[in-house]
Amino acid sequence: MTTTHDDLPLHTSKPSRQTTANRLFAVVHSCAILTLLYHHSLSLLNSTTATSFFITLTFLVSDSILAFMFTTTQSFRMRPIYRDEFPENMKRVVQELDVPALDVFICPADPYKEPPMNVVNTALSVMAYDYPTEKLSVYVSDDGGSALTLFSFMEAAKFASHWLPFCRKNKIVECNPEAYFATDHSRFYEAEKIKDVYQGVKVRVNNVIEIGTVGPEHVTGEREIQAFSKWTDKFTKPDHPTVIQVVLDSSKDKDVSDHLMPNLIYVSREKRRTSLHHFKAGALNALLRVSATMTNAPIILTLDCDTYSNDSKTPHRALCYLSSDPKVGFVQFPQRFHGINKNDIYACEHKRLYKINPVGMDGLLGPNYLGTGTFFSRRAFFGEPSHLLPPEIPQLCPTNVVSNPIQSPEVTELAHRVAACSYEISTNWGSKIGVRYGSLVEDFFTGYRMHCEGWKSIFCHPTRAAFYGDAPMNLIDVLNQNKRWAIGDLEVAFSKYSPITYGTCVMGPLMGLSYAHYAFWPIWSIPLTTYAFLPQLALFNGLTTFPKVSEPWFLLYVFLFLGAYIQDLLDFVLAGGTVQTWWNDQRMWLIRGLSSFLFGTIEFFLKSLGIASHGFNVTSKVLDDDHSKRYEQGTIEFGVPSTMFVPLTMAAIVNLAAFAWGNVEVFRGKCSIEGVFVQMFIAGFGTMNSKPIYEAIISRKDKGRIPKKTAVVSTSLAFALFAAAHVTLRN
Ligand SMILES: O=c1ccn([C@@H]2O[C@H](COP(=O)(O)OP(=O)(O)O[C@H]3O[C@H](CO)[C@@H](O)[C@H](O)[C@H]3O)[C@@H](O)[C@H]2O)c(=O)[nH]1
Ligand SMILES: [Mn+2]
Repeated sequence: MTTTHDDLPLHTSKPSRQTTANRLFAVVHSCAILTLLYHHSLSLLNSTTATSFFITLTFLVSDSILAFMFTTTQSFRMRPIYRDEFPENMKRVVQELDVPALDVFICPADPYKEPPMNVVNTALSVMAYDYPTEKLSVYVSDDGGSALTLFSFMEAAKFASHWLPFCRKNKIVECNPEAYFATDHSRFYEAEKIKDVYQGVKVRVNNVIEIGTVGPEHVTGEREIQAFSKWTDKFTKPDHPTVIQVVLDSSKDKDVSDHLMPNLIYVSREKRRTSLHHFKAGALNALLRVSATMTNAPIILTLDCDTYSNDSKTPHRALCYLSSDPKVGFVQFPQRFHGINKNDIYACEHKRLYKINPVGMDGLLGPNYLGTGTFFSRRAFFGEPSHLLPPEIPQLCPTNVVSNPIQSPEVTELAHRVAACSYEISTNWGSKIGVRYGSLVEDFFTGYRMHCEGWKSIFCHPTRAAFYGDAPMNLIDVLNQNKRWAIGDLEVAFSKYSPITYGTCVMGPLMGLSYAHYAFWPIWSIPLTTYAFLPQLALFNGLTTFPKVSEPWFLLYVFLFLGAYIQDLLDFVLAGGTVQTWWNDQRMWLIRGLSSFLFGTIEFFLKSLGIASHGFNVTSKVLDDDHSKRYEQGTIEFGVPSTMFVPLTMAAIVNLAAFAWGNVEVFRGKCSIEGVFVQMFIAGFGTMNSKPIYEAIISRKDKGRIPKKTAVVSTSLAFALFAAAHVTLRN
C-alpha cells in the first residue's frame, strides 16, 4: 500500500505549549515535597510520646504515597503532544480496492443491563461506515448467551437493508439510527419512511425482551429455526454450546438498492461451569479466533456494546496511522459519553483518564488501551513487532488468507472448534497471544503488555467525537465500576509484570511510571482516608498535628496544597472543563478514595489470601424515569444500602463534628486558631465536600436518599471511632 506522498501528509504532530511550564513546576513541587518528607522525618525522630509518633508516622506514610502518585503523574506532563490526521489524503493516496479489511468486535454481556436495541444501534452505526462494504465485517460476541440478542440482530439486519443505503446516499455521518432520528432529519424526504421501519423494529425487539423469550411466531424462516434450535431447556447463560450465526453474508445479502451489505456475525462462545471464561478478555479472544477463520481482517476495531460510531469516516482516520508505521499496534480514540448531566456529578467523563493523560502518553510510546474505540493491527496480538509468535493452528495466523466462503462447512466447523471453551487449554492464548488474562482491567493489562513487547500506540482525538458511549448514572454503579477497576489495577501492580519494576526496565522510566500511575491507582485511598479522619479526630482531642500559621512550615503546606489543586484545576479547564465540573471531579476523587479504592484494595488482598473471589460486574446502562429526572437535576443518587457508603457517611459526620467543635473551642478560647488552622481548614473542606451527603441523610425524601440502615450504621460507627480516638489519642 502506498502511503507516503510528500505533498499529501497523512498526519502531523506538535508538542504541547505547556511542556516547559510543566517541567519547571515539576522541579519546584518535587523540592517542596522532599522538604515536607524531611520535616516529617525530623518530627518522627523528635517525637516524645507514642501518640505523636503514631500520628507523625501515619502522615509520613500518607504523604509518601501522595509523593509517589505525584511522581507518577509527572510522566504525563513531560512530553504531551497533539496530533492531526488527514483522512481525506488517505482516501486520495489509497485506492478503495487497496484499503485493508476491517473486522469490528462488539461485546454485549447482559440483555437486561444493556438493552439489545442499543447494541443493535452500535452495530448499525459501524455497518454504515464510509468503507468498502466487502471489506467490512461486524462480529457480535454475546456473553449473555441470549436468544433475545440474536433475535434483535436478525431484526436489525432487515432494517439495515433500508438504513445502509439511506446513509450512503445521503452521506450521513451520524449513523446510529436512534441518535440520528433524535436530531432534525427533515432534509431527507425518505427519512420519515425509514424512521417508521426503525420504530417497527424497536417495537418488535422490545416486545420480545419484555416477554423474555423468542416465541415461535417470530421464528419463521429455515435459517431462523435452525439458529434458535440451540436454545434448548438445558441452555443457560453460564453453561451452553457455541452458537455462531451468520446474520448477513457480504457475498450474497443485498440491501434495498441492490448493494451488498457487510458481514454481520453473531457469536456466543461455548461456556461450561467447569471452565474459566475470563469475561470480556475471553470473549475478545474467541472473536479473534472466530473472525480469523472467516475473514481474518488485518485491522480490528474493538467496541463495548454501548460505544456507537458518531462519525462514519473514522476508519480512514485510524488508517492514517496504522498504514504509515508497522510498529503501531493500535490507535486509541477517547471514550466520550452522551447523556452526562450538566456538571457531570459523578465525574464520569474521566477527563484525566480519557483525555489529559493519553495526550501525555502519546508523546512517549502512546496511550494505554481504553477497552473501546480502538483500532488494532491484528498482528499486535501475536507477539513482538519484529518476531511473530505463531498461534497453534496456521488458520489463526494474522497472515493467513481465508479462501473459503464464510458459510462453507469447513469454515463453520473450524469456527465452532476455536470458539469452544476447552480450545485455549495449553495454548498461548491469554498469556502471550491475544487479549491477556489475569486482570479485571483486561484492556489496561493488554495494552501494557503490548507496549512492553515494543508496540507503539497513537491517541487520535478529533474534535468531532468518533464514538459515544454510556456512562454509569448512579453512584453505586460508578463506585462498583471503579472498584472493579481498582481490583484489576492491583492485579497488574502486584503481578510479575508490575509496571514499577518490569515496566520501567522494559519501556523506560516515563512509560513505566505512566502505567504505575494506573496500576497503583487505588492506593490513593490510604492518604485520602488518613486526611478524612486523622486531623479531625486529633482536633477533637485537643491535639495539633500541623504547623502553626506563624511558622515557616505552614507556608510549605499552603504551597503544596495550592500548587497541586491549582495545577489540577488548570489542566482540567485547559482540557475544556468548567470550574464547576472540576469541583465535582475532585469531590468524586475523594469519594472514590473512601469507597471504591478502599474496598477494591481490601477485596484484592482478601482474594490474594484466597478468602474472597471477584468477577466482572457489568455496569447497567439503563435508568428509570424518576431517577433519570434526579440525574438531570444533578442530585447524587444513593438509594440502595451499601457498605461502600459507610466510610463516606462516617467521614461526613466526623468532618462536620470536628469543624463545629473546633469553632466552639476557638470561640471559648480553649485553643488558638493559629495552632489548629490547618486542621480546621481540612475539616471545613471535608464538610464542604460532604454537602450532598448531609442532604441525602436529612432533608431528601426521594428514593435516592441514603437508606436509614446505612445512615444508622454509619452514625454508630462514627461514634465508635470517636470513642476509640478518645482512648488512644488522649494520653
Ligand atoms: O463477561 C463479560 C463482561 C463484560 N463484557 C462487556 O464488556 C464491556 C464493558 O463492560 P462495562 O460493564 O460497560 O464496563 P466498563 O467499566 O464501563 O468498561 C470499561 O472497563 C472495562 C474493564 O473493566 C473495559 O473492558 C471496557 O472496555 C471499558 O469501557 C461491555 O460491552 C460488556 O458487555 C463482556 O463482553 N463479557
Ligand atoms: Mn461501559
